Amino acid sequence: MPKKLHTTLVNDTHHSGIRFAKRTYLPRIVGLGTGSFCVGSVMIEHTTPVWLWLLLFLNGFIWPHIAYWKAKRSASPFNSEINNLKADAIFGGIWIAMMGFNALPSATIFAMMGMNNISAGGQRLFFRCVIAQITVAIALLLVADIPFMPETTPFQLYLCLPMIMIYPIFLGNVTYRTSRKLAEHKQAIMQISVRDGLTGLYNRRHWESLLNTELESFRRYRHKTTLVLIDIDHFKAINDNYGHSVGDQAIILLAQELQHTMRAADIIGRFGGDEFAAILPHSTELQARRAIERLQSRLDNSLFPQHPDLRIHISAGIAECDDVQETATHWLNAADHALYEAKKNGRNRVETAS
Ligand SMILES: Nc1nc2c(ncn2[C@@H]2O[C@H](COP(=O)(O)OP(=O)(O)OP(=O)(O)O)[C@@H](O)[C@H]2O)c(=O)[nH]1
Repeated sequence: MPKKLHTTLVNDTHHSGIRFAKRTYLPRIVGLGTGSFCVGSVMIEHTTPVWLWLLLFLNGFIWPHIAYWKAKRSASPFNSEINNLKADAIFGGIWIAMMGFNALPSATIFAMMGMNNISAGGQRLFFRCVIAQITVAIALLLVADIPFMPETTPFQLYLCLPMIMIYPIFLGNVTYRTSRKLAEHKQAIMQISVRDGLTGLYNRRHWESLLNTELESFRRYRHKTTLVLIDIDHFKAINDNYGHSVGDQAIILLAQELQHTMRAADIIGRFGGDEFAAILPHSTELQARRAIERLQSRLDNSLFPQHPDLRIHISAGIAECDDVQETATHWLNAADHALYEAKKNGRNRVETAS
């Protein structure tokens, strides 16, 4: 793999790992903060050493910041964040044991962490964390000889309510925002894959797929459909005499004028370089010729502010669809041949496929 591409991919992975840690940061603050009240509601009703209160405070209110800081500084933020989620599960197991498996707070912590893990890492992470949590809880219950106390008092129930009520709404909101962003990215990728970057018209690959669709539609409904190929005359000279950026401006201008001239139903694409193509459904070759003539006169009246002497001239080849064209390639070749004739016959003109 080329070194530059490898560096780019590594950077992308690093950034997406940091974004993952960022997404988990706020839910962890809210989840562990409200979770501390669940655990505290049980601890307060029993004699609890100061160090355990301190541990609860550290886990509930300090650990989320350490976890985020650790992931951000890690060489592999994604793996670091996955380890943080596993650490959350282990802490959860510790608190479930310390509460003697008190039913409501334990179930609340188990369910909220499970929801978080499944949304962050799918079933795999969920099951790994569940196993870690249950193992730690049972081991601690046995080793530390903690009594089994599943009954929940009304006071403990009330202190579990903040976590039960706030955390799912919060996590739901984070998940919604993430899926919105994914949908936006998908939309952007779709645009990039079908559009030409300079003009915003369809790119060649997508345009050709639409050409196939139009050919099929012609065969089924027999409505007149005409294909036009357009090429700027002496474009190389524009680049050479005025510079590449003026060349680009000329391409953009032609794209804009094409959009103004053609109908909304016409399918316009940039073939690459200074070549454009348009499919005109429900149009005869005569109507296509009139459209190109309108385009030529618009271009004659288009000025480049910094180069008032510069005008763009185009040549075009037209091919109306008929039964001779067996495939889209045949149809395209017919228009290409007509364009070649237009160039050969002196440029700045339109020729029709015979
Ligand atoms: N500015 C600019 N130039 C491009 C772009 N893509 C291709 N070109 C240039 O466009 C020129 C294409 O020229 P041709 O179509 O081969 O020839 P021409 O000068 O237009 O001559 P005729 O088509 O025979 O009239 C080449 O010099 C390419 O380098 C682009 O995106 N921007």
